[in-house]
Amino acid sequence: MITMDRIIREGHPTLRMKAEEMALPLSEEEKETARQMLEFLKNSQNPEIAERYGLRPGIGLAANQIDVPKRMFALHIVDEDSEPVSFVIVNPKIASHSGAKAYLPGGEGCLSVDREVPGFVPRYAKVTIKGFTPDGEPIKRRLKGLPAIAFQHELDHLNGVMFYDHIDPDEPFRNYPDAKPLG
Ligand SMILES: OCN(O)CCCc1ccccc1
Ligand code: NI
Repeated sequence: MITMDRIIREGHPTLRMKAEEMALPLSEEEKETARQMLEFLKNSQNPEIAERYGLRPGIGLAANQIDVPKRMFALHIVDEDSEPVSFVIVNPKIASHSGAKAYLPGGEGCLSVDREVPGFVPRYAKVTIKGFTPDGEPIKRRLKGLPAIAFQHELDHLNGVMFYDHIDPDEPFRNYPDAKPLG
């Protein structure tokens, strides 16, 4: 199982690498990695397991974060009032997006960042996403709310982008007229 020691932290070069497209269907080894990534998220959201293994709760995990610069990530958001999201997506893309933006009023965090970085992270409010399952089946889905935010946070990781790259250094909590706080 994946535990926190597998998750690389700021300063590790793989976090700033653009991950490589993957050939489909994934190899057995790559499928096992994908399965372990989703299992990590479920474990991290289970208080007993998280406590036992010292897991920081996470709603997403990108392959870069376990030092695998390949284009896949897992999302597991099931207690959200919006639609439940639990999948691994390979070669993910944003096919289209709203003009409207949104941000989490409390800002964002990251399992690869062991510090608070305060500030609003403006993202698209709604996204239509495309990609593939580890078995090579097509995925096409519309996301809004926290799932949409999380999808963009993970896709950023595959492009070597960290959430705080989007925070205005001069005015971290500046007003974004075209963006609404989520919630
Ligand atoms: O890359 C995943 N990760 O570092 C875990 C936290 C993910 C996340 C946190 C806040 C808003 C959106 C997504
Ligand atoms: Ni992250």
